[in-house]
Amino acid sequence: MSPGIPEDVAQAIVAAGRRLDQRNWVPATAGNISIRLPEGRVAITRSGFHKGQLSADALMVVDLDGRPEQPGLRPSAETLLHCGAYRRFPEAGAVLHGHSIANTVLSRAVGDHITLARYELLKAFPGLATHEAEVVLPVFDNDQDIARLQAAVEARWDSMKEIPPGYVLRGHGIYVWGRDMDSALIRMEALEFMLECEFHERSAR
Ligand SMILES: CSC[C@@H](O)[C@@H](O)C(=O)COP(=O)(O)O
Ligand SMILES: [Zn+2]
Repeated sequence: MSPGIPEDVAQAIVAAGRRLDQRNWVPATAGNISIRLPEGRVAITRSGFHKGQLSADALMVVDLDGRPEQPGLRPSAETLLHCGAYRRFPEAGAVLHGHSIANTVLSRAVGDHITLARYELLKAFPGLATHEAEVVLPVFDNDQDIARLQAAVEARWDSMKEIPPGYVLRGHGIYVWGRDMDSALIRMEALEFMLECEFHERSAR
């Protein structure tokens, strides 16, 4: 057991990793997963582990600025993106990141957003009651400087009236959050389903 991570939290992260892997959304060592703990702490995957084969040893705790609680352990390279979502959205309890083929290919072909409209699954999103709604999913240029990337994400959030619980990094992957792990997984599945539809629709043109 990782120090300071309750067993149910560790199990939820391990199970989420398996579920993402079953969908082929975390190839190689891609993806990262976290759950907010009380008192400004976050349980997150350590860097470089296969997310379909996690154990409690592959998890660790950081604070909301991404500082490790256990010195010597390296948290996910993208920890600051998780922390940014937790800081901005107090209701966020879990964050997921994956690299699907659909989000990777589509994000290389679009500008700074993907509009999802006329999908029944839009109703999986907070406050949306009909397929007639639409979600504008921000797309950011990928950046290996994660602090700079998080600053770009925050600047975009500042400019948006409605912030959807997710965004895409071009040629890289998707970030999604929810009030708990189940909610984050449902949103990720809904988003990935719609992105896959867009992917097929555009390929058929
Ligand atoms: C396999 S390369 C993918 C990484 O660069 C990164 O994008 C990623 O998703 C996983 O990084 P990690 O540090 O394991 O959380
Ligand atoms: Zn990634």
